[in-house]
Amino acid sequence: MSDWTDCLDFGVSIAKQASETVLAAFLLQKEVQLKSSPADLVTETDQRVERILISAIRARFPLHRFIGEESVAAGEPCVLTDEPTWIIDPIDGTVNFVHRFPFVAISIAFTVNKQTEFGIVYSCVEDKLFHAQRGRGAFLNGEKLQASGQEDVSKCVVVTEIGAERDDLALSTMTSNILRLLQLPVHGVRALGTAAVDMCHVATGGADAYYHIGMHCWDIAASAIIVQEAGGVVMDTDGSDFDMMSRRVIAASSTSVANSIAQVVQAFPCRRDDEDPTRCVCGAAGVKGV
Ligand SMILES: O=P(O)(O)OC(CO)CO
Ligand SMILES: [Mg+2]
Ligand SMILES: [Mg+2]
Repeated sequence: MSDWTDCLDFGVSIAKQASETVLAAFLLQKEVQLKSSPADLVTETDQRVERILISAIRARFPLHRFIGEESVAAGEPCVLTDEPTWIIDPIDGTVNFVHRFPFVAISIAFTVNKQTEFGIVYSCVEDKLFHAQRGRGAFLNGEKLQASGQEDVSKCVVVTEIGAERDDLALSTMTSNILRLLQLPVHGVRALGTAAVDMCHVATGGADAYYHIGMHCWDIAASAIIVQEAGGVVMDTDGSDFDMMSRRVIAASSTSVANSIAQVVQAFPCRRDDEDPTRCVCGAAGVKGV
């Protein structure tokens, strides 16, 4: 039975190749289009990088499936099946990319039977390649990673993102969550503008936890296995098992820190990534405290 190492190696090589397209455009003026909100941006480079990645993978593995951020934005389904599936964020940190804030990543996860086999996060400007393969550890530029192991939330650096949602309920919930974390207290709250790289910092031990509500599966699928393989834990913000389609995640150095964060953060309604887009967002299941 395949251990999918050939796919991992191929994913790493095409991520590095595609990063040349990102870097070539990084300092240039970009044409920006809006998606779901005034802060949900897309550029021609996002779309081009996704096309480069998918066409290269399809040529090598013609039976594999894809969930790509910009393909889904263009109307492709976002459904995870048992088939080998590549989950792609061509530029995680598009707002950073547009503003030349130097944290942008290509994120690629690979699932089989709905289980993640490997994840790749390439922070292009930093030239940092994070990867993890199930059962084989997590690495940064070939060096093994280990989460901090911190168990006391009051001694944690917590990373999060404000995200693209700009409706009143989302904004008030996100900002009050940051207030609640600071009141625990934690040592600090940080945000780099890329969920994938944020979460990889939990894998390095440089941060102790990450939480986010409202991101999508392509933002965090790769970094979730990188955190787990570095000895960290990943769960839903309501304390249940991690579900990459739920749009809620806590990644942490320990179960105790993850549970402490789950106890204070509140969610706001987000339609699941795999939910029928014709259904109403309001009254989504699993929303607590709002
Ligand atoms: O830049 P993207 O891919 O839209 O992702 C954002 C999600 O808020 C940063 O992780
Ligand atoms: Mg993203
Ligand atoms: Mg993106």
